[in-house]
Amino acid sequence: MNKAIVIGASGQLGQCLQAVVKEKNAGNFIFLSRKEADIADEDSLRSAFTTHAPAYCINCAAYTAVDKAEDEPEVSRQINRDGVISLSKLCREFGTTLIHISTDFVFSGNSLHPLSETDDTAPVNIYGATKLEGEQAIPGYIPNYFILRTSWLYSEFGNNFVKTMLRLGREKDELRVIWDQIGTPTYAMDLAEVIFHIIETNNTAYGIYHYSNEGLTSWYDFAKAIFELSHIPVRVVPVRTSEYITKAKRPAFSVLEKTKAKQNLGIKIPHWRESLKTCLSRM
Ligand SMILES: NC(=O)C1=CN([C@@H]2O[C@H](COP(=O)(O)OP(=O)(O)OC[C@H]3O[C@@H](n4cnc5c(N)ncnc54)[C@H](OP(=O)(O)O)[C@@H]3O)[C@@H](O)[C@H]2O)C=CC1
Ligand SMILES: Cc1cn([C@H]2C[C@H](O)[C@@H](COP(=O)(O)OP(=O)(O)O[C@H]3O[C@@H](C)C(=O)[C@@H](O)[C@H]3O)O2)c(=O)[nH]c1=O
Repeated sequence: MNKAIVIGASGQLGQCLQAVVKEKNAGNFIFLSRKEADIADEDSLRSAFTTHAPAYCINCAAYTAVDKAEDEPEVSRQINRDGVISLSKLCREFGTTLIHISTDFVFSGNSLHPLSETDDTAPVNIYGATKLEGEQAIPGYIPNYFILRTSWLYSEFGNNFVKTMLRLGREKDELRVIWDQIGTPTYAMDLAEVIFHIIETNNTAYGIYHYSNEGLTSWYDFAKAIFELSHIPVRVVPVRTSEYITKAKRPAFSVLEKTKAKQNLGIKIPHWRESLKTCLSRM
């Protein structure tokens, strides 16, 4: 397999990729944590590219604290936009293909239909805005990129909604969870498999792709499913967004349409309930 470096390797998706590569016993993946490759430091990135001369660079690094980003727009932008620009420049210099991960939060949430890659973007928070700025910069530097927009990532690794629910569900008698935000959860192991598949098959159908699990749900129904499958008897109260105050606004509807990914990448996508079962059984 062609050599790939992974930036942000100690995050949730980075750890999933490590698990997939280990399970497949595949060589040629170099996993770099922030200490080994700081996306906010061009010299540090250059040193990684010079050492490894990779065919692929997978960018799993990001500023993902959605509420905190509202108070730290500069830091968020430095990582989600400027860091991506630095990576794109190095990819151009080294002839490297960039696989970059983006988010459903580039959309406003006002759509009435599942969002396709060509639908208008209009982020409603700083995290989404800086992620969009990062994606938009890439084509200015290189033609050989995959931008994979995904949503509601969870897994046995890192911090995510499933792990938060399991913790709170065991600590509390009752939880209030938003029912009027609709989207699709994505098992980060499934996304890691897709990234691996793109490299393994030497796919050159570059561009933006949407990838989440199949189906759709609300955070409320997702929480209910987590508790039912885990046999946790906590009471879950559905609340409106207006009754659950958060610093950052979130899109009300961000279901991603995945026809392009299925056709061009040659993948089958599991339903979110199936993947949730798989994840919980591995925890
Ligand atoms: N989580 C989600 O629900 C969703 C995530 N995404 C996107 O998917 C991608 C992966 O997300 P996920 O794995 O969940 O996020 P995590 O927050 O788990 O991981 C992000 C990683 O980025 C690293 N990082 C932050 N700043 C730097 C830096 N300056 N240099 C190098 N590394 C840095 C962090 O390092 P450290 O551990 O040292 O802090 C962390 O390991 C991101 O692009 C995210 O925007 C898209 C949709 C949903
Ligand atoms: C903990 C909790 C959250 N919620 C709501 C708040 C929010 O609308 C939703 C999810 O909350 P979280 O803070 O876990 O997740 P959040 O940070 O909003 O998740 C987002 O992260 C970024 C990185 C993305 O790119 C998005 O796709 C999305 O996954 O659930 C409740 O209603 N009740 C609760 O007890």
